Amino acid sequence: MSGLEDQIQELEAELERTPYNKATSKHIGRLKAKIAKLKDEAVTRAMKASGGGEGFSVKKSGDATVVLVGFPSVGKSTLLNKLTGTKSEVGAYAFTTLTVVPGSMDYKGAKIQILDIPGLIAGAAMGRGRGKEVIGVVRSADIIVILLDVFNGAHAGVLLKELYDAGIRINKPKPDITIKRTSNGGVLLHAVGTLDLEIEEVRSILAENKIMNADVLVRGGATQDDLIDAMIGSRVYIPAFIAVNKVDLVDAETQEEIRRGIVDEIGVEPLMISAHSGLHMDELKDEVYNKLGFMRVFLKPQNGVADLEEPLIIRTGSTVADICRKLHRDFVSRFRYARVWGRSVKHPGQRVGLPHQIIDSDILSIITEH
Ligand SMILES: Nc1nc2c(ncn2[C@@H]2O[C@H](COP(=O)(O)OP(=O)(O)OP(=O)(O)O)[C@@H](O)[C@H]2O)c(=O)[nH]1
Ligand SMILES: [K+]
Ligand SMILES: [Mg+2]
Repeated sequence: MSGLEDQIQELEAELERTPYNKATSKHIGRLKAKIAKLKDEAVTRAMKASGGGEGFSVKKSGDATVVLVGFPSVGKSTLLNKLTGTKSEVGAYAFTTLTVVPGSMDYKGAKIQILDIPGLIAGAAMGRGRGKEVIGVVRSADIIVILLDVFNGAHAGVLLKELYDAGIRINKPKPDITIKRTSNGGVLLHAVGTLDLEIEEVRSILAENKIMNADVLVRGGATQDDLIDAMIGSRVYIPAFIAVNKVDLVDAETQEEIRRGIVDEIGVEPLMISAHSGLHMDELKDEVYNKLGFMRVFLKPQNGVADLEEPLIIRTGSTVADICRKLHRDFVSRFRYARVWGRSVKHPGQRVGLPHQIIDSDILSIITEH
């Protein structure tokens, strides 16, 4: 074990021993910032370490990318094959899959790319077991399916910690925090809305990064961890859900025990599935689809009628520019204006530009130069 990891473990043990109260909050903030800095250093070091990235660069395709994350042999490849008809190798031994295997699933008009990756192991964030490459793929996901099986349901927390250490924040919007360094005047804190963070905590956290002068602006609340994340940077915020596979192997009572164990441990309701028997596959697809957030837009040729039969499926929050890109690679550069009918505009047929945000069921007409 490297010196860095020893230091991290010692600090984590101290953090665990320290009760949280008003008197210790400053100290706790400093400990957490120290740990985060060391982890970031360890991860950066691991990511830089040489090691072939072969087979790990998969081009994103379709409307969104789902990554299947789990310990070895929980059934990631079996699930990919079931959902997409791909033939990723399945085996009763760990590390059957050694590269990224892509598949594509059509669901309710959306084309969803699914990536099967090698099993993650404890220490992956620090580069163990090709962790560098595997984590890199996970960080690029639009949504993560955390796959456990009935034999390791109790390890949900270990997997989540690994993702956390790799800078992946799950089911959490990015906190609205700006840290602007200044040349003097110390650390000043401006909060919009209520903030449960004392200026002394902010100062001791920033001091760990040698930031002595800064304007810190927080909108909508933040915890110590949020502030540390904003200070260190390189965090990704990705929606995820948990599925427990191989439930065909245990009786209903054991299933219920596992389900409850996960809810107790991490407060999340898992989906109980069987990639073999196909149990709850539609529920899993729905969960992916809903979490990704899709909507429909109807296209109308400039002087024709809208095609109300076949909507275009796009991610919620898409702009006219996003839609142009999806339709044709020249549409953005040839774009003149668009007309929209529906809930995103005040007047039917209103003229809008590329940044305009579309709402579900809008009708859109794009006018381009020839
Ligand atoms: N009974 C049962 N077995 C399953 C199920 N899904 C997968 N398996 C078995 O579990 C073993 C591992 O499956 P894989 O799909 O190779 O698992 P993986 O997570 O891709 O494994 P690695 O690539 O090695 O990390 C195989 O023997 C599968 O047949 C399931 O739903 N039920
Ligand atoms: K396997
Ligand atoms: Mg596999």
